[in-house]
Amino acid sequence: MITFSGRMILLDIEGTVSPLAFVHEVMFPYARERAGAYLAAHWGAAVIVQLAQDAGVTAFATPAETEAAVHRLMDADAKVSGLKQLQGLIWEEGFKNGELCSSLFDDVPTALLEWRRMELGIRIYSSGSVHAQRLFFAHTQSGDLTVHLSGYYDTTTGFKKESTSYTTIAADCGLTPERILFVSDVVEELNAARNAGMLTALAVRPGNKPAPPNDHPAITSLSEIALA
Ligand SMILES: CSCCC(=O)C(=O)COP(=O)(O)O
Ligand SMILES: [Mg+2]
Repeated sequence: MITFSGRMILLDIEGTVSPLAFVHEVMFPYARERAGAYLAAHWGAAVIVQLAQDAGVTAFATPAETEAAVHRLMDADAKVSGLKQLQGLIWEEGFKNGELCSSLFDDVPTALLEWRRMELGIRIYSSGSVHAQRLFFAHTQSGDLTVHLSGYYDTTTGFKKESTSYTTIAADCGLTPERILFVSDVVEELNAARNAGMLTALAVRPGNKPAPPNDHPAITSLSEIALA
């Protein structure tokens, strides 16, 4: 159990509120299988310019070449903005037609409800695009949870392993970093947040990779965050 007396909780998605397996075995394959068709149907869209930047090339000549680059970026689990934008655009269709429904750990909906009742701010910081994050929380097994959330950040704010990203987020929240608790399953992200002055908690969830040695307080459920 950890005690928090600040004003804002900043949550990671994969490995913190949602099982790693859901993101890697359902969401990522869904986008991968449909990337080729999406690129062919939206050839010339702005996201293709961003994908070229992610892949380190000036431009792509064909949808097939772009698809191959997308698959390479996905194989590397690259947390880059163009790929994340593309995935969000493809997931949009799946969430809207009911093929995708977000899987959350059981404690998450209750914690969001309770924290909002206590007038605590709740924001998300994930590598998934803000568009994807909104869709993700609007289509969960517990219904639309976006009502609980007051902000979303993705890699366009900065990379999650860089402390300047957390400084920027705190400024955007209008809070000093010490009043924000960041919860994530990735120790490098927690280190970066703490270097920026935020409080931290390590999410230890079924299916997560074992964390390297660290001194972040560990929780196995969001219910272990006690509000002072
Ligand atoms: C909107 S859910 C998809 C999350 C995602 O694309 C991803 O890469 C997971 O990264 P996170 O920062 O949430 O661990
Ligand atoms: Mg994570």
